[in-house]
Amino acid sequence: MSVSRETSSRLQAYAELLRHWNSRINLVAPGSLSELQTRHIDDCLQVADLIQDGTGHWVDLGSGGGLPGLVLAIAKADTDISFTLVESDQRKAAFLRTVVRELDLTRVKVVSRRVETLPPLNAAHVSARALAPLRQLMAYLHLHLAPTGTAFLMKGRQWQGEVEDARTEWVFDCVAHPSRTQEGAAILEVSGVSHGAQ
Ligand SMILES: C[S@@+](CC[C@H](N)C(=O)[O-])C[C@H]1O[C@@H](n2cnc3c(N)ncnc32)[C@H](O)[C@@H]1O
Repeated sequence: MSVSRETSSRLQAYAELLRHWNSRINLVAPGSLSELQTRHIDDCLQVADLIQDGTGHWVDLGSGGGLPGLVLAIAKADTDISFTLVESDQRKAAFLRTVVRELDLTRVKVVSRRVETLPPLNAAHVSARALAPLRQLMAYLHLHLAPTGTAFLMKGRQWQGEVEDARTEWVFDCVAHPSRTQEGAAILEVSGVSHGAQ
């Protein structure tokens, strides 16, 4: 994704904060810090490329160090999308709030609660990366994604097996976008989630 100068400088500021905090909190695996741009930020920018509309409420589940939630909020700062980042770990939530404040991301809210304890968020869009197996994520989508909403779930090489497993319990539409940053990985665009017949 080609980004504006303003987005690029905000992403750089975010990367600096993440590097700084990562010495105290494990926001990303320390061994992957040298590839922060390619392995983490560019990976998440792929989701920004898939966003069609510039409005609505976007919920990122299990944001951790802000991947992809903060990257999307930065890349889409010039739109009307409002973001909620859900992260149960208080220290990680403190990091997310620091980035939101320092980068003046006015449309971003951080909620430090467990996904399953929140009242339904009725989100137009939901994202998640490295949070849970797809079958478990479906329960989260069933709870928080609006009936007409779309989710973007970043999955590794095992995504096909996860889709098969999730289909034993859930009915959903799924379009797999091959990852440009990790061979065999995919971004699953999921909609129409309902319980399957038991
Ligand atoms: C493996 S990390 C991935 C973080 C980030 N999405 C990424 O790709 O780097 C999973 C994150 O989800 C958070 N988490 C796990 N279960 C959660 C839950 N039920 N509700 C909210 N956050 C949760 C953890 O604290 C952790 O920060």
